[in-house]
Amino acid sequence: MPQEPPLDAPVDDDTVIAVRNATVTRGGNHLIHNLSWQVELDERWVVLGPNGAGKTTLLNLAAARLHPTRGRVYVLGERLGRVDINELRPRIGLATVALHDRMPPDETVHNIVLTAAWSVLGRFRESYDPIDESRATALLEQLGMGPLASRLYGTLSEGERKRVQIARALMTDPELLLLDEPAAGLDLGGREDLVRRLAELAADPDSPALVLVTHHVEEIPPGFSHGLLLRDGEVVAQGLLRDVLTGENLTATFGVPLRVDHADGRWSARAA
Ligand SMILES: Nc1ncnc2c1ncn2[C@@H]1O[C@H](COP(=O)(O)OP(=O)(O)OP(=O)(O)O)[C@@H](O)[C@H]1O
Repeated sequence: MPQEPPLDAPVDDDTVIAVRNATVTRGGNHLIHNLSWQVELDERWVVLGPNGAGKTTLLNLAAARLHPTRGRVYVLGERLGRVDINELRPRIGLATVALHDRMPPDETVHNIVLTAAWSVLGRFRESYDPIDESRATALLEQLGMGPLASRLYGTLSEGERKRVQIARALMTDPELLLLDEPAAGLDLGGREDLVRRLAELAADPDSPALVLVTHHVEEIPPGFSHGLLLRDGEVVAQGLLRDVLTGENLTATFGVPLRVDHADGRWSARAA
């Protein structure tokens, strides 16, 4: 086991997230408990665990949307509680179902992405530089949504919306991209399309550090390097995916006997 750094050890420039002995408590319950985790610039992490394990809570800490009850959290070198979160948040791209549901259905796909430059949800009187306009166009192209840029968001399929969300999360050129269950609710074709695009993102050296939350090992894109397994707010295992994704660890995480297979860069799990 690597030794944990002391709570007040300085954070290295390449460390994107440093969670140190963090506990989040609500109504007397620990949502996460004494958790330590570190993400470096060039790493692509998957956070895996059953319902209620604390994955979204951990992601909200990393997104600077929540403070720990105890312990310390550093994001992009800044300590939560000691930094102006309005300056920190634009440096973090976040795509979650909660944000996805807040998008105005009568806004165009292009504007849904573009308005992230001002951290607003709909276009009003803000003025955008041509460089913002072309960045939104390029991101929609990258996510395969170029042909649908002028469609209204409310008319998109679930899979198309997820891709627009990821384009929006990338609009501010974040140093960290957090994706909460990006493949949830997609059909098999939609999931495979998204996994392929996330694999492209993971392979791009210009991409930000990536953290993807999921319940399913089948949704892990090739190129993701590290895994954190959570159960009841505590870490079951963390480290390189090839070390972490074992039948034994997944069995301990999900509470049912599981076996894991790995082929062609993809993972699968089934009852042992
Ligand atoms: N404000 C709150 N007050 C009390 N309990 C909460 C609160 N928010 C979350 N919880 C509980 O904390 C636990 C962890 O929640 P969290 O949403 O982080 O889990 P998760 O792993 O993301 O789950 P899922 O996979 O179902 O989305 C859950 O049992 C949840 O009911």
